Amino acid sequence: MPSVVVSESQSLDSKKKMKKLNPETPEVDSLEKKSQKEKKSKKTKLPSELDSNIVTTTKKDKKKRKATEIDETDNEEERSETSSEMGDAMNLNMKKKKMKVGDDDEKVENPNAVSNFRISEPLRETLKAKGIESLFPIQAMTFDTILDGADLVGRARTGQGKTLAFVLPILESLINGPTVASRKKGYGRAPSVLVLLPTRELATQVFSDFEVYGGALGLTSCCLYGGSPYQPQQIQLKRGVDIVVGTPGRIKDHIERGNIDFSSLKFRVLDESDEMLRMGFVEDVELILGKVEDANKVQTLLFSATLPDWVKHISSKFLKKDKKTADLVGNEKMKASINVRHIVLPCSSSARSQLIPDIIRCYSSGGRTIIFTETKDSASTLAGLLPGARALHGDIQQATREVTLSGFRSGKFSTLVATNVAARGLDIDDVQLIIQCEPPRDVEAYIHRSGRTGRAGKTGVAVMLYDPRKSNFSRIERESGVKFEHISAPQPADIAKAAGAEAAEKINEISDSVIPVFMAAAEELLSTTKLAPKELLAKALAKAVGYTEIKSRSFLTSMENYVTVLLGCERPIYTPSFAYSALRRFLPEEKVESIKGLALTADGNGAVFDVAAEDLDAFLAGQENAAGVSLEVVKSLPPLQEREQTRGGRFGGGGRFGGGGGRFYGGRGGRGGFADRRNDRFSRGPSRGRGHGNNSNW
Ligand SMILES: Nc1ncnc2c1ncn2[C@@H]1O[C@H](COP(=O)(O)OP(=O)(O)OP(=O)(O)O)[C@@H](O)[C@H]1O
Repeated sequence: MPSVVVSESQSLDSKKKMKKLNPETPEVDSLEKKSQKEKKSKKTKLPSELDSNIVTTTKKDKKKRKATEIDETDNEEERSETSSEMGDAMNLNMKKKKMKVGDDDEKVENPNAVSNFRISEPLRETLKAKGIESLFPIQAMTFDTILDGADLVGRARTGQGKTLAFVLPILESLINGPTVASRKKGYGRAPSVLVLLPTRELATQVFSDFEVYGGALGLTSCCLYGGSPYQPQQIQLKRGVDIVVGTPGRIKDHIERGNIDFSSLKFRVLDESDEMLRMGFVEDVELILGKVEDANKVQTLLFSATLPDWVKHISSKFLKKDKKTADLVGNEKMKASINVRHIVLPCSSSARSQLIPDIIRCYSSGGRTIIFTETKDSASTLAGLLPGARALHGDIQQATREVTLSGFRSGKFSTLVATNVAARGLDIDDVQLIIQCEPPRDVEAYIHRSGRTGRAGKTGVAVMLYDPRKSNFSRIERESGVKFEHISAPQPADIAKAAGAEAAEKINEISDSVIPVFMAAAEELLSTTKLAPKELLAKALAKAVGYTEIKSRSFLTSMENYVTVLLGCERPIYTPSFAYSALRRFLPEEKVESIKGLALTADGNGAVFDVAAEDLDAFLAGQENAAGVSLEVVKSLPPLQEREQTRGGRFGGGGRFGGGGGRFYGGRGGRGGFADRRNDRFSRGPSRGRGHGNNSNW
């Protein structure tokens, strides 16, 4: 449930000040009580709905809202005082802004309009220039809380504007708010704000927001991250800056070199906090945060789209006891972006490079695509196989990483193949499609990767490839709350048909002046062919859109020139080994060995597998020699049994399958080592070791 959680110990005064909170999200509670009690669920409005200048509410809506407030307070006595007070403040606020326009509908001025917040003119103007006239829910919910001095844990789904949620109130506080008097000014000043982020790319992005909005108020910022020279950073720090944005490793290095003084900090922000702690930056973060002279005089803010329980626990180390929580996701089932179409598609690793261009053709709507791989090697390999794609990962030099990212942002190329280094926070315009080459190990990765599209109220598509024999995405589905749409690979014939139709339409746009030039060749063709003119024209269209033959693509592994076949027996098929023995009854061993991706059907009565198109006749003919066994080419993929979560389960002990998919994929040795270790580390919470280096696969 979306919630604003206000600590019990919050003073009445500051509660009163929180009058501009979004009325859609009025729940109030203490962090501690929140963990003790389960709350009822309530729908969050899309930012796009709240972003309009005028929100239309019906009387019914109003009653419902009031009822929800009462419901919540009834359920949680201990927060009734704060809740009703905030409810009253909000009702008052709303009443002032209502204008009657009809019997049933009332138009209400958008309570989240920028003008309703204590945002000064230069900042307002800069927001306007960026097309921002009203605050998104997470920004509206937290603005006053931050400006009035509270520590805060903020959570909202990806792409909902968490960056400005801290940038705006911090800047206002420094210029017009509580910290204006005590913050350092003048040449050589020590920074007032520190923002820590897990990756260099993200640091650069957040820095540019501070530059734009802080710059409008005369505040200076600098960005400190590894892989770039120390000296310019040192010079900036020496001259004095107001805001420092960076990654923990480089900031720690500057502290150790005596370049930076955090003793007079007013704000500390941990953005993508769970990732930073997960990456093993805990010790660095603690060391950096520990450089503040008086922790009571500094405000600490922690933001992310995902806040696993262990992060909430750790936040008690960094944040004050009376911290507030603004949680727009809360107990809601759906944790991933609701603006994204979440799709799964079966595909073997060897078919990826053939399939991905077709997925892009079908789902990218002509926009940008980010493809996520699990390892740096596979990112580089795949980028090499896809025309016009570039790779981004931790082994690529910083300068090249920057060029790649800015080329992608500016549209020089439209397909980026990346590791998790691009999963978090990156806000790139017009990313329409995310492809994940296999299910990630943890649900947070899925949420953040798929959240690179569908941002700021726009829509997008996230396609996750999986190997039905090997991958299990049920945990991701369960924990993210996503109900995946299952599709099969787009068939080359369908794609070619669509491309041909497009080309046919465009033929009329071609100038008649080309006809005389090509006439002789056309006449020659017509006089020498046995084909009808329209057949010839069809061939010409195929050539025009780049097809010389149309291959089929299997439904199971998405491999070209493979066909998916369903095996049925008189008896239920409980194990892959049983299916293999059934095939051996009527097929020679080398044919049985040649099949790909055998998987059991969900009804327990069959198994599907892929056969090379050229072998299909041999398979179909062979079944006549085996009583009680049937083979049939499928027209769509039937529901399949979930692969068991634990390794060495059904497949692991099954003789032929003992290699853990070895036959299918040539073994999993290359990937297993790191992934398993990482999983193990994750399950115990944040690691103790030093950060980025540990993520050797990024
Ligand atoms: N009030 C607003 N009105 C319109 N656009 C906004 C507003 N606030 C932020 N945006 C835009 O929304 C986009 C997403 O914002 P941001 O990157 O802060 O999201 P986020 O919640 O931090 O996402 P993630 O969890 O993926 O990091 C940005 O392009 C930003 O400029």
